[in-house]
Amino acid sequence: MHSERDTLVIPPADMAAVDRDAADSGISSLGLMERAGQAVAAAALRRFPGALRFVVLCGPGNNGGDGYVAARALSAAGADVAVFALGDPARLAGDAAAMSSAWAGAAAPLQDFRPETGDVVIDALFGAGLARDLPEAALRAVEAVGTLALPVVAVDLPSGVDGRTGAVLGAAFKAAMTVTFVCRKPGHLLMPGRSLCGTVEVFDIGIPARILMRHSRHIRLNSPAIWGGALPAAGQAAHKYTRGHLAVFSGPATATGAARLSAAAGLCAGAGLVTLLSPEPALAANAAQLTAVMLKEVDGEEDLSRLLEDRRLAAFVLGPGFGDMERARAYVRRIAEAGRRLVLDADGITAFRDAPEALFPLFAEGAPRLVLTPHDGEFARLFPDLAEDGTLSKIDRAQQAAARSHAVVVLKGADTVIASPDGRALVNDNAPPWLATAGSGDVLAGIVGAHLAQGMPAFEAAASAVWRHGEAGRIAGEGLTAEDLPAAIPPWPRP
Ligand SMILES: NC(=O)C1=CN([C@@H]2O[C@H](COP(=O)(O)OP(=O)(O)OC[C@H]3O[C@@H](n4cnc5c(N)ncnc54)[C@H](O)[C@@H]3O)[C@@H](O)[C@H]2O)[C@H](O)CC1
Ligand SMILES: [K+]
Repeated sequence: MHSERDTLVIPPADMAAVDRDAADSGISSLGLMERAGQAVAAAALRRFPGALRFVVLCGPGNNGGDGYVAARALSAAGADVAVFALGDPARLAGDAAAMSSAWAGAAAPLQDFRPETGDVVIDALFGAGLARDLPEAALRAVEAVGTLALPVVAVDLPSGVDGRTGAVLGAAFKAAMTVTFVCRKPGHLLMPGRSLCGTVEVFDIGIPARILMRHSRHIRLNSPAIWGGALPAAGQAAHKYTRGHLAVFSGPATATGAARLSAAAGLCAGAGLVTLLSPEPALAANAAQLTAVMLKEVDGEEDLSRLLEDRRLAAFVLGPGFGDMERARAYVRRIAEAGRRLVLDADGITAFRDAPEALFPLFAEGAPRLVLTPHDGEFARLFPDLAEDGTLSKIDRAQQAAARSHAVVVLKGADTVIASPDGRALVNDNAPPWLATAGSGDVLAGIVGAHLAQGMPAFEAAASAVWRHGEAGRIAGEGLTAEDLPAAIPPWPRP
């Protein structure tokens, strides 16, 4: 399991502040660079012991400085090393200049680099400081290395990946492995950056935790280390009502499957009781396919109000296959007024596309009790300005949406981000690609609902649901369908 420090995610601008603080507290920046470059060399030798030649591509900043250290270390280990530099090494400054001088070998211009089969490329062109599209010579190197499919070890980040957003600036190396320092950066976790990093190794170069914590803005990798302290109580004394009662709204007779998936997932995720609330015309279809999940007719606001008198109904899932937009809005209002907790997904989100401002105040009081689970398209319906703003990272978008909506926002994708109105954000990384299948989102909504019903705080409920959903996908394996997922939901990772 990760320690809390392992979960830190710090954007490049804040990393620069970390570096400044470290220097101010007397830590040698040259020493940091030495350890960084040594770590890269060690990782490259370990991963590619059969390399015929290590080609170290060094850029004009400190990323290049790390590259010169790695070149020296690889050479000292007896490897064949060639260095190619972007820009004139004589114009390097500070630590990078010192490390370039300490490299005893030659440094040819990057333009002269001709990749050969058997090469392993150490990409030290750009890291945290990449500010715009890769320059021409770097683009050509990316293309040439890609043509021969040479293995790449990226220093800090694959050059071309924006460390803040994960976006590709012009083009980027596709690395087999990325050696980064201190902690992960958003670009290692957000797509498409994540898919270009290969395996990511985080190396501690000796910056103390107290300095890191000062600059870590509540962004973390989603992990049991984050929410393990908020798990529902376990034990034999647990009664089905103390394990929470979840209600899931069914769609019309022609669209009942999605809600049943949510309900089944809710039960498997630990809700003590799950009731499917069905309009009359869909009762028969639902009844024919339910066993442990209970069924109740709810045919309008009156029925729902009566139901809400039962205080044990703690949490609701509304949206999967729901269909009726007007009724969705009315139900959401009732649930909000009754002080209950709600997962709003799919059609439940779309129902507020023309009037998101009618949704957000409903849940503004007190601790968050609304969880929104949009994919990108649904997100754009509620937050069109945030969706269109190309300067924002996925983390920024989710954080701003959560603050605006007073909801925990689960912005789904291969790199799902979970954000809380208080500014905390988590990036998830355990979902296998085959989890993106029809009905997968319905299952996720049901797991979140089950966690809410069991009394977990909304942020922890949502984050742990995303994690268990990812694990379920891994356990069910490639070729899974959404029906396989509920039974594959793993038990809580209790220490
Ligand atoms: N604490 C740590 O994590 C440490 C990290 N180290 C390494 O330092 C780099 C960051 O170094 P920095 O000098 O800030 O940035 P870069 O080397 O990535 O490059 C910046 C350099 O390049 C110029 N520039 C930016 N974009 C472009 C472009 N598209 N075309 C041309 N030139 C560009 C920019 O103006 C700068 O001059 C980090 O990634 C680690 O690898 C330290 O070694 C140890 C401490
Ligand atoms: K790099």
